[in-house]
Amino acid sequence: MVAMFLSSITPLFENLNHYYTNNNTTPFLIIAFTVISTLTWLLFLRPNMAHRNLPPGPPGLPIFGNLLSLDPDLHTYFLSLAHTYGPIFKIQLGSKLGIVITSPSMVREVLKEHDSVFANRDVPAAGRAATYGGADIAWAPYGPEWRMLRKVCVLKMLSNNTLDSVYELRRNEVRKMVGFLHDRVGSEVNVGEQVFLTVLNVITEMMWGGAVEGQEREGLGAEFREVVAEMTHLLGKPNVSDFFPALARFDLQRVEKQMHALVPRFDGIFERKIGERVKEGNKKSNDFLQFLLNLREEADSKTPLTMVQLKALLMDMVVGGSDTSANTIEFAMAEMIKNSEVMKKVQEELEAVVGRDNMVEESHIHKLPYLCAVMKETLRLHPALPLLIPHRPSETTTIGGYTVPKDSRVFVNVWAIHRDPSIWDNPLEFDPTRFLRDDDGGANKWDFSGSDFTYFPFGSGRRICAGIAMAERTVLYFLATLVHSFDWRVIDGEKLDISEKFGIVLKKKTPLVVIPKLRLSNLGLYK
Ligand code: HEM
Repeated sequence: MVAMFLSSITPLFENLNHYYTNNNTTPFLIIAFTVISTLTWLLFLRPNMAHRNLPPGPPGLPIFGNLLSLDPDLHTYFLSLAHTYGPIFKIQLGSKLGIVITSPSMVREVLKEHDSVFANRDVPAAGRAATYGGADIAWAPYGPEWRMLRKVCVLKMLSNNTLDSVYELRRNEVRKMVGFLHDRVGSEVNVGEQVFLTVLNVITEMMWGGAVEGQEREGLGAEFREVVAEMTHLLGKPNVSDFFPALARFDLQRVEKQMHALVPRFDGIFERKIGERVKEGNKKSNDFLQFLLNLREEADSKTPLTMVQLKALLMDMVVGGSDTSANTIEFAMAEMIKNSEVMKKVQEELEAVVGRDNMVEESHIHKLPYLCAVMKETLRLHPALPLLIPHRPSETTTIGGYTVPKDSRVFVNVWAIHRDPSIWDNPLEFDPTRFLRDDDGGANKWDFSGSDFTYFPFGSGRRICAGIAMAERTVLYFLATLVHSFDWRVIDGEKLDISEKFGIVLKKKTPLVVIPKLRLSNLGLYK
């Protein structure tokens, strides 16, 4: 505990020291802040909190609350606290009150019965820095601008109609990935990296008709993946600026600074693409960027789209759409390689529907119920956003009989609900058949609509994921192709590690590096 305390505050003081030396500010200000905050907490906040029928929670220290005992793997840490304090508990994060919910009935209260109250976000400093001040869908406050942004994306880029119309793009990119893997048969392949690059290419093709090709493929794939991974890491990292908004301007952990260094990697590309398109003056392109540029010119729009919002939307698609889908595919591949009987069943299903002398097409997918169950089971055990994106109530509300104050940060632990033994038989087992059984309505009961609060990997209610249709197609089509075209084995002497690393987006702790072997009867299909 003492070591944890020291290691928690050491970087804080290192950063303060950096601040003094660079800004010539006296330590007096910081000491004064600490004394005033302590007195405020003791005299005003603490007595108030005691009277408000807040949920139970672990005892905390003055000022810091529970910050110093926070475990970086928040999803497992919150589950362990739920075992002690129950399905709704509070956690004091500096001056910010966190409320953690781990029961389906209370999630229903939050995301269904009081959905409009909880449809706001508590934008972290890293989120603001990543999205031009929180101008995107994920962080925009619930209101007309958010509605407009979401409508634009869902109708024009993420709808089933649009996705049907750009199938050829997905097909081309997936075939390129197959060609790339074909050239590496018998050698080690980092599956997540290749899948990530292919997903990113599909997204950028849909946005402005451009992809990463040939020689660039290996290098740039790894580089972009690192940038997105670092961004999602910073978005999930506990940050003093969020817990003590009064200290935000000091950016003590330099989270904002790091995010500001990453954003130009994509912003540079956005600026270049927008500049080229405006210069061309060709308004006929059929992609998302052109649609957004045309929309900007519509003078009668009630909620006009600004250039900042336009770029923030592009950022949402790149960051929100790539890592989530790619990590889900990587987890599913790892689970199938580890559970060879599951892999065998998926391959048998593919053989019956597609055959070995053919390539998978997206039109085959609806005939592959077992593969769909594999995707569902992967998202049950490894939901891409284990705590969703934290919600913020715009009014004080009663949940489970307890007060949830206005502006608190509400974490919904979907990861823990998906592993709850009172809901799932053998919850830690990877068993896709649980989604196929008819006895308890399993085949139809659990879908991605967010209507069942025992299974909701895409969230629920107004803030449900905007990209479900695209995620479903991407994950299923990629998985079907990867296991139909290749057999996969682990490197000799290595054990497949399935453990997770927490972040706003969950990822595998160690990358899945495995060896592909050809499976199709006709080698020409790989070209
Ligand atoms: C397997 C893949 C994916 C999973 C599991 C997933 C899951 C989620 C979840 C849990 C949320 C938060 C819901 C909440 O806070 O209540 C979310 C939000 C969001 N997702 Fe996804 N997602 C995936 C893929 C995608 C893709 C492909 C896109 C777009 C290209 C996308 C775009 C978004 C956006 C824009 C939001 C913010 C919605 C809002 O705040 O209104 N996601 N997603």
